[in-house]
Amino acid sequence: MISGEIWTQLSSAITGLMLAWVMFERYFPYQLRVYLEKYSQKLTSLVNPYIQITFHEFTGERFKRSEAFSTIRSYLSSNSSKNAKRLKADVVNKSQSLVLSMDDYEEVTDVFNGVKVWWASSKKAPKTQAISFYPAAEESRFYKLTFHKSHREIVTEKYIEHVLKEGKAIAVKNRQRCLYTNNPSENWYGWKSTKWGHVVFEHPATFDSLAMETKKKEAIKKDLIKFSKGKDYYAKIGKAWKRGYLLYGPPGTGKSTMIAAMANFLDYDVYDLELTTVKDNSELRKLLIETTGKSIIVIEDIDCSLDLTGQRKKKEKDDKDDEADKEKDPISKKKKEAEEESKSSSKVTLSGLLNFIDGIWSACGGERIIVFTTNYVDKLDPALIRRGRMDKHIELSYCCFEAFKVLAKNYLELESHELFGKIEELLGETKMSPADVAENLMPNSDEEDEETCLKCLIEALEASKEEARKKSVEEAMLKAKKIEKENGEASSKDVVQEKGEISADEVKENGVTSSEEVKENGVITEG
Ligand SMILES: Nc1ncnc2c1ncn2[C@@H]1O[C@H](COP(=O)(O)OP(=O)(O)OP(=O)(O)O)[C@@H](O)[C@H]1O
Ligand SMILES: [Mg+2]
Repeated sequence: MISGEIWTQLSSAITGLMLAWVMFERYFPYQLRVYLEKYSQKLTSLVNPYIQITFHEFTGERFKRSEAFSTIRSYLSSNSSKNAKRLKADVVNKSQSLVLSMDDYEEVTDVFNGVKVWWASSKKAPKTQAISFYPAAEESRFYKLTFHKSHREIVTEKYIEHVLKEGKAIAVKNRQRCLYTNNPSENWYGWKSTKWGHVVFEHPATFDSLAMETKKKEAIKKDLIKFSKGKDYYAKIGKAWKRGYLLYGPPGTGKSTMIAAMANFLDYDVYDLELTTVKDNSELRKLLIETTGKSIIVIEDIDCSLDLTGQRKKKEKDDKDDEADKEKDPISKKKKEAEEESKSSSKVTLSGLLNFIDGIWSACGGERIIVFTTNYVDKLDPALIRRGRMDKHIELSYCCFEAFKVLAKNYLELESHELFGKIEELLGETKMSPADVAENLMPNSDEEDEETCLKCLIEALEASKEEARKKSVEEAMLKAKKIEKENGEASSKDVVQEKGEISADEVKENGVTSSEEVKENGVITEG
């Protein structure tokens, strides 16, 4: 025990030292202080048997956060929660667990193979307080590892490797998965600003709740497992540890839902890359460097994101009907708006994007999946989606009976029902997206039971079937008009009847187009 007298002497000595330091800081010019510090360190190193290694929070480029620093923090969290006196607390994993790490200016000891080492945490104040256009720089933290020089080999060769390995394992266990999106480059400045903003990833989708054929689902899961366990395999074949998926299909067929299911299945983060806000290829590369491993990088609606193919520069359509049709179509409208927006701001090119996917830079980090989604797979440049870049092409299509059964189980907790037969028949005859099927299966009120929901779906399927029939007649008529215009051979009546879908009377009945109207247009003659 330290007696009261010694305590008093000790505290006055500390006060004296602190005063001396304040005087030193205040009255000695900066250059002189640096000079004195440098030589005093040289002098002490001559007699000091201890070696120090510093791990800074920011390294190299000052905007890049050091991975070693955060890994060491994770490693020390388990040690310091037992030994340090001042701790910092963080809540992780959806507020379910508390992680303690040592506070600034704390010190803990660690023993490895009988060797004792000391870890100290500290921070550096920003160098300048000058008024700046950019947000103020904040302190940068660092850890200092101290050990006796006789243990240099074991510490540098084995202990540090052990710390990084353990730290990574602890970080994976504690980590909160995130959904990132790229910040516009105007907001990239400043000491601690990041290129990616993030929120906690909490999408509930899983492969179990995903409506698609079981065989297809199992194949995708198998592929994902093979990839996530393939570190050595990729190293052996000399390929970067990454895999590209192209998800294509009509709207509402589950492309975005599948991405969420993939992330939940593999326990990966998601980087949702909004290409239209990326100004050029160099910005794209910088964003790539900032992504971490164990992540899925997503570019949704790739066909709308940029004018990548050069083919999409709209040719003036001479067919006015076609153009009007496109205006009505919500996908075309969405695509047109995105194209307009991207043309004005982004200069990312196809080659820039190809480099992003499989250039030399794409190998940094490892264990990354890149997913593109599109409604129009045929419109993409073949270079972009060739195997090797997009290794797996997955079509998400309209709802089949097998997919419906998954939805019925999810939404109504039904494995079977007498109405299933009718639904199976209708699903074979008409196209409806899983999103629409799901919508019909959701009860509108508490009074609605399973049967009401299934009947509601049957009604919707019948309506969709009828609509499709009318549309096909309409299309047939338009086609006939075109053929007649081109060579004057076939009449629209011939074409429609040839298709065996509808009689001339039915055409009239359905109000698709009356024979008078057709006559007026000079397309067919009566009789
Ligand atoms: N295969 C599916 N399994 C389960 N739910 C689905 C499926 N497809 C769609 N859904 C439901 O429909 C909604 C819309 O689906 P999602 O956003 O995944 O479609 P998408 O294919 O990404 O459409 P878009 O092309 O418009 O982006 C989802 O919230 C989900 O509830
Ligand atoms: Mg989507």
